[in-house]
Amino acid sequence: MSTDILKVDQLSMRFGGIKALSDVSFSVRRGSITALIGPNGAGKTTVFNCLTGFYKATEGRIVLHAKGRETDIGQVLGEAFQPRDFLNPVQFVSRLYFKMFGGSHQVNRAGMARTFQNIRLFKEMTVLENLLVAMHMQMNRNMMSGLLNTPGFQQSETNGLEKAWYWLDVVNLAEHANRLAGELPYGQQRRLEIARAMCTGPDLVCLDEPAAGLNPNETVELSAMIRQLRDDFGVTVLLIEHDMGMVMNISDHIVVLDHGEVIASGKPAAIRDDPHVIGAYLGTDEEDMLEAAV
Ligand SMILES: Nc1ncnc2c1ncn2[C@@H]1O[C@H](COP(=O)(O)OP(=O)(O)OP(=O)(O)O)[C@@H](O)[C@H]1O
Repeated sequence: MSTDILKVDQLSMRFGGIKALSDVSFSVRRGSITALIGPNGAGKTTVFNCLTGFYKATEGRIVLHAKGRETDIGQVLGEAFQPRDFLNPVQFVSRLYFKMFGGSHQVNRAGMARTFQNIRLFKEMTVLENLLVAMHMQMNRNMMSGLLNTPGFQQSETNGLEKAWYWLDVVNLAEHANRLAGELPYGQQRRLEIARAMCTGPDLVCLDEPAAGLNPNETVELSAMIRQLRDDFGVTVLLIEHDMGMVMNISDHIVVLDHGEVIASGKPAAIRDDPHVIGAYLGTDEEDMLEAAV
């Protein structure tokens, strides 16, 4: 298996006349915490949306090496037929399958999960139910098994519940299991989103601004939790974050975007002193944050 869990090659994304991403290339090393940073509007969330299948990239290739196999993200989202497919039946059937059944759920099955900048929990469901929904695809969904309540069906439910309680313990939310998700304070909702992503069993988890809206103590706790994902659970973390102190503190590697292009990538110490990065942040409110992290 490749040492890189994710390879992004010359990714471009256009929205009508706006080119949000231009030839973005970077890799994420397996077992690392990698941060994607940049000023507002640099294209970070667009990269996440392309990686996780919420957008189909206009150009470029994204390859995930997870769950012991290589997945071409563009392919599992359903690509247009090519003339050569009609000469290659296997390729034709594969293309047809992903045209019919492809989508972001296939990216999740391939081993990548995400959280959102604006928290997207099922607010009218309990904390525990939010996690059970995330595991729906892994559980026994056979209608007859459900009607007859077979031992296999019961075992599947037990496994799902055990996994949900396990992750609630990890993110320190077990005592809130039966509360409605929408009633939780903001910091706990962020942790619940991470637990929900982890319940799908990803090798790579993409966290979109996990520290947004958290107080300094909660940010410290969150940093410890992200390190725990890497160190204790062997999960690779890719995160977008504006809190430069946190980014410099926990990242093994940083990729910097500006105006939809990668302007730097490297270790935190090198990024902090990079004149292109300092230039990109000049004139933005985040310049102060970058200075604070020095
Ligand atoms: N669905 C969309 N339709 C049109 N333009 C979009 C869409 N999504 C993003 N953009 C544009 O793409 C550019 C990059 O936006 P994006 O949200 O990826 O930046 P960002 O780096 O995540 O910003 P922030 O740090 O503020 O969240 C912006 O100009 C934005 O307006």
